[in-house]
Amino acid sequence: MLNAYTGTAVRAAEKPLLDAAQGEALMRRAAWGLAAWVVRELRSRGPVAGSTVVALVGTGNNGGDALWALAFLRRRGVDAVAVPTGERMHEAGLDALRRAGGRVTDRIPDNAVLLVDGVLGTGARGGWEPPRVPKGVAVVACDLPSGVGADTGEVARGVILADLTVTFGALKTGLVVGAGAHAAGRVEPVDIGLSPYLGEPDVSSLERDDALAVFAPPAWDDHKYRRGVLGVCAGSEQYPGAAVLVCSSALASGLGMVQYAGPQRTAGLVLTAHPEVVAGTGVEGKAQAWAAGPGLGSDDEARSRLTEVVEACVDGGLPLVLDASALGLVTLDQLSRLRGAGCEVVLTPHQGELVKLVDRLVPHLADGFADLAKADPVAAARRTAEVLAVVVLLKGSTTVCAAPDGRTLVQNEGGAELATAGTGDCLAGLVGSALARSGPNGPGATVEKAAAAAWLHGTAGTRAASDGPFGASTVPDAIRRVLAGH
Ligand SMILES: NC(=O)C1=CN([C@@H]2O[C@H](COP(=O)(O)OP(=O)(O)OC[C@H]3O[C@@H](n4cnc5c(N)ncnc54)[C@H](O)[C@@H]3O)[C@@H](O)[C@H]2O)[C@@H](O)CC1
Ligand SMILES: Nc1ncnc2c1ncn2[C@@H]1O[C@H](COP(=O)(O)OP(=O)(O)O)[C@@H](O)[C@H]1O
Repeated sequence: MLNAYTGTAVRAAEKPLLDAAQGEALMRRAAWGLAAWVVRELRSRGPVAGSTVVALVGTGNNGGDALWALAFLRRRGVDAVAVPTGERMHEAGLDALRRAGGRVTDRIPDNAVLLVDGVLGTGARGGWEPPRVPKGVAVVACDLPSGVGADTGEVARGVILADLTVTFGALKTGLVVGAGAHAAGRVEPVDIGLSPYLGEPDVSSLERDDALAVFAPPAWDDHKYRRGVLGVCAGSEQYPGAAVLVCSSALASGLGMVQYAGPQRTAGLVLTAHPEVVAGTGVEGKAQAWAAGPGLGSDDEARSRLTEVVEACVDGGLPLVLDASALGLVTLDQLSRLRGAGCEVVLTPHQGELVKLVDRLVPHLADGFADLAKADPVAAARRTAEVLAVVVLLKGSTTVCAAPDGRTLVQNEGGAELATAGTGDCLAGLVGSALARSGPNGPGATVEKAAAAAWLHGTAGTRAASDGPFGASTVPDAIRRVLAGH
């Protein structure tokens, strides 16, 4: 599990050390770590000694880190060049650079091979005007790319995309969410001794082993009903394929059984693809969790199919994931009855669906919510999870999984190749599978099961993309390959 903290929390953790006059020691530790990573980057591209490294240096402590790092690099024989972006530079850092034999110029030298972005860190307010960065120059961001909001991942004007971000004290939320995560490139944390002062993380991310624990292979004595039975209520005359995608993904994740409830033609398609699915028109059967919504449509039939599933879940206290069409159909009363029955409930909207859901079900949050969802997806998912008292999995380049108590997991596996029709249906099948496999009393919080599904889905997306462009029907096979360790 990786933990990330807001910039505000990291600054608060620094406070006792700064009060104890440890500021310069912290900065030197941070800069030493940054310099070490720069050396590694240089080595992977050519010689270290003699190469020109330029740092864009802002007026605050972020610039101070960059100056100290240049001073350390100068001692390794690097031609270390500072380019100030403001009226002043961190005094001690500048002294250190001068003493080490580094230089200050007003433009990026043509022979620079690597650029350190040390303009703005956690103290940034808004954007800035970056100089033109010559092509082919590696970019290493100091703490975070200048202009990335450390608390939200919102990106202001002027951000230079980094190949690597070396971040100090702890991962910042802004480096693992949305545009900030994209701008940061690879992220390497450097320990500067803040751990004892950091409280609870703002957000966390599941790693491979955490996610695979949810999708673990069966125990030697498992039988099909112990491995999980997922009920699927998806697909319609208009969107029959959704039913197949949900079932295929669920089966690929290794369940005891998939039960399908839907119209005959759609059931026929599902059975042609997967004869092992148990299909019927109603919800009767042995489902231990339900996935409802993909391709259901919005007519009366869709509404009554969803109602039937909700009632089955309320009756049996069963977990339920609601996706796509179901997000436009479910009522506040149904959600409250599901909660009352102790059901685990996960809603899986993308940004547009979340805004509509809030408009319809939580009108008092609707004002400005669309802007919030864009700028701060973590806050948007959290607020919705809290008021509806369910887990919200918000889809996008970052998948945000928020629990009603505020616990939030963010997953960045998978790239834009997943932005293709039907992949959301596959994800719904995986969330359903995670819920069915463990049951309401099984190990792991609901929000972790949702995040594990997002991890598997994203990782399968990356796996599928490595073989070229793909459509959603390729995802289930990639899921199997990820689980098989290929
Ligand atoms: N405080 C500490 O003990 C440590 C801080 N560290 C570094 O310090 C950074 C935070 O330092 P600061 O609090 O000085 O803040 P920053 O260096 O992030 O930025 C603040 C400076 O930039 C100016 N500024 C803010 N927004 C601007 C904009 N849009 N355009 C132009 N100028 C702008 C401010 O007026 C101020 O001078 C961290 O990100 C990290 O790099 C590290 O040295 C580790 C230890
Ligand atoms: N730019 C992106 N980078 C990574 N993943 C993405 C990106 N865009 C979309 N995705 C993922 O693709 C899936 C799309 O789901 P959804 O929007 O429901 O599509 P559909 O309804 O067509 O199935 C989600 O899991 C989402 O997180």
